[in-house]
Amino acid sequence: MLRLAVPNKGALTEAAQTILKEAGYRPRKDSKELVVVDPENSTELFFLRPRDIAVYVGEGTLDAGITGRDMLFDSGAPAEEVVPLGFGRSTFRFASTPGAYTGVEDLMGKRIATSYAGLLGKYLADQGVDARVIKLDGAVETALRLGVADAVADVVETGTTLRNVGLEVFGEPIAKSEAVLIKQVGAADNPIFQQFVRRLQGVLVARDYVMMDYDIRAERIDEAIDITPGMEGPTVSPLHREGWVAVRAMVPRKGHQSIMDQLWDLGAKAILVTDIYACRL
Ligand SMILES: Nc1ncnc2c1ncn2[C@@H]1O[C@H](COP(=O)(O)OP(=O)(O)OP(=O)(O)O)[C@@H](O)[C@H]1O
Ligand SMILES: O=P(O)(O)OC[C@H]1O[C@H](OP(=O)(O)OP(=O)(O)O)[C@H](O)[C@@H]1O
Ligand SMILES: [Mg+2]
Repeated sequence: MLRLAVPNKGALTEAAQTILKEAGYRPRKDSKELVVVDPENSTELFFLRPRDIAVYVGEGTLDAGITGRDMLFDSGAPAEEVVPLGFGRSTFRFASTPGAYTGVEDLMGKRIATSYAGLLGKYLADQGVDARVIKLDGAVETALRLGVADAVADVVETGTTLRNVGLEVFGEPIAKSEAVLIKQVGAADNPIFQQFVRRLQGVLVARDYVMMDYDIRAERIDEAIDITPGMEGPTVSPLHREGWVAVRAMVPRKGHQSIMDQLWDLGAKAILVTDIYACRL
């Protein structure tokens, strides 16, 4: 059995459910379900707070989990990132009243409110800044208005939350985060876990790539392959038309229109792009 920790609440919950479903795992029926047993995939899914997931995985109670990179660092648990999952992207930044500070060096002796005390503490130590960390559970932005802190360090995605309370980010980003698959440091890979990783990687590739098909004159094939080299090398098949071949290759979704333009300029015809639903490379 693979024992897997999945966020039960917060910003990662929905996207984590989606990626697991696309990878063929049983979704939970409602948000109250705490454990889902998926015998077909020899997996048990435990729905836990994202903040606690690195702790369970670090202790070895659970084999793997999905959480934020920032939460993994913050926990200090002996768990490590295996695959970045491409969702839940955010930065972790300082903010305060506009113009109050310009960088971390201005925070010497100040009070900084955060719900990521571990991550912030390590950063301040690295920067050689001696400041007081005020640990709060959430809604950190309000700490300034209530006079508990001089600055905050918090998760920023669009910046809307900070703007709404009249705060402004300053200094370099403390960290960049996204959802990650984690496992215990040094834990032996078992075959079910390796299969799980391959499935997730398959979903990520299917999201990032499209399949491109086109016909091209045989004498231009080398130039065409330079444009669409594919993952392992493109498939080139004969076409029932003298002097022409058909090509099939995976290309990055981002920029596929420009690839089509380049192929068109080479004289390619019938250029088709289709979504990849799932893959295993
Ligand atoms: N608005 C957001 N956009 C993208 N990622 C986010 C956003 N808010 C939080 N995250 C990320 O989601 C992960 C989980 O944080 P989240 O705030 O959802 O947890 P939570 O359940 O609210 O826990 P807590 O109550 O401790 O804040 C973190 O890695 C964080 O960086
Ligand atoms: O830059 P934005 O797009 O506004 O997103 C960032 C906000 O989202 C999260 O809050 P959440 O809703 O998880 O509340 P919390 O502060 O209680 O954790 C995070 O803590 C920030 O406050
Ligand atoms: Mg939160």
